[in-house]
Amino acid sequence: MRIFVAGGAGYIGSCTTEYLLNHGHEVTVYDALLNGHRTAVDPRAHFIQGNLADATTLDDAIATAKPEGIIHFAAFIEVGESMKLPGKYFANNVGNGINLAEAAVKHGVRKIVFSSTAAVYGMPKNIPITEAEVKQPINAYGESKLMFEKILGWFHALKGLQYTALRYFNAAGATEKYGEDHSPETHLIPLIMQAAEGKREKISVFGTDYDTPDGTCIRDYIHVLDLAQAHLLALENHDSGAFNLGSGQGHSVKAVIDTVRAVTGKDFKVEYAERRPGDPARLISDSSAARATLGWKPQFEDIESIVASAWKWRCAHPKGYGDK
Ligand SMILES: NC(=O)c1ccc[n+]([C@@H]2O[C@H](COP(=O)([O-])OP(=O)(O)OC[C@H]3O[C@@H](n4cnc5c(N)ncnc54)[C@H](O)[C@@H]3O)[C@@H](O)[C@H]2O)c1
Ligand SMILES: O=c1ccn([C@@H]2O[C@H](COP(=O)(O)OP(=O)(O)O[C@H]3O[C@H](CO)[C@H](O)[C@H](O)[C@H]3O)[C@@H](O)[C@H]2O)c(=O)[nH]1
Repeated sequence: MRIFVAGGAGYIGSCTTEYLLNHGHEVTVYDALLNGHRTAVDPRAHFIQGNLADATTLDDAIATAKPEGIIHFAAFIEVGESMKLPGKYFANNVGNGINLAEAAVKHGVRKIVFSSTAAVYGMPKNIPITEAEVKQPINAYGESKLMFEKILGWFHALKGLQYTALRYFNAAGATEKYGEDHSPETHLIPLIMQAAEGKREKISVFGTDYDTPDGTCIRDYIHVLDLAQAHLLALENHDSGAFNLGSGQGHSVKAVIDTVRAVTGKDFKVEYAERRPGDPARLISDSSAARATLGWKPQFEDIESIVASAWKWRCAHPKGYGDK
């Protein structure tokens, strides 16, 4: 397939691009490098530096690439920032995404696969979470993703554009070549690793009084290569709809810290801090629909191997991509 990857210079996009190329597909990456890294783009891919906001450049890029499928990773991703700058999130994650859907329709692209998030569920009542759970985001980031899912539903109904929204839980891990290098970093596993590397004085645990066995929040960490696999399966599938993607295992913040200690063999300071506003106590995925319908088979079953892959990448890339 010829595949157009918007946001392919970012963390999940770079790993997915490599995965698609390894499976014999032709990839064009379109990224404005607002947050990603040029050197995170596999040299076998064709790279176009462009912003989704620039509808003309985007239109030209899709006309030239003639993709059969589009994967749409390009978005702003920080929950905290979305509560301070909601307009920035709705403009990019919703408004600019519409340019991509319009271009897809104009150029006869069959399908778009969209990066959605567990944040569409807000504070879910039922754990594990199925796709039928009530969707009531509690932050502007999650709302922007839910809005774009709905917009894709309308493009499907009115223009015949097929779509799959993939609601990732917590993406983690790395491939040999590509990994997570966000600036600023807000995600738990890379932050703990910074503490293990001595690049940060300590790791703060946000809240120890949640209704969970050890009082800290529980999340479902899913390896980035397992996410990559799901994107290809979704492109090959001709139906439209949304799927959760998670391992189905919950790990508390304390348990993740212990895992990083065990994997790295390093000790570091841990501080018990206040809750971070807007954090649900527990997010665990029921991903049986993706397994049954897409034939998705995650390969990384335990948190140790996910953390180990991230640590291996960091040891090989001590400065990350080194450009920011
Ligand atoms: N990381 C997670 O745990 C997680 C969880 C759920 C969903 N997601 C979603 O997955 C996607 C990828 O996440 P990530 O962690 O790789 O993020 P990332 O920030 O590393 O990558 C996003 C990429 O999109 C690019 N981009 C953003 N806006 C753009 C625009 N208007 N035009 C062109 N390029 C633009 C950025 O430059 C960056 O390279 C995002 O849509 C995110 O919301 C991520
Ligand atoms: O320094 C830190 C950072 C995080 N945490 C805790 O670790 C857990 C995981 O936090 P992350 O920030 O790594 O991830 P989130 O679960 O908040 O959010 C992630 O997953 C969501 C979906 O579940 C969204 O998609 C979002 O984009 C993505 O960042 C949370 O309980 C958080 O409070 C800490 O204790 N200390």
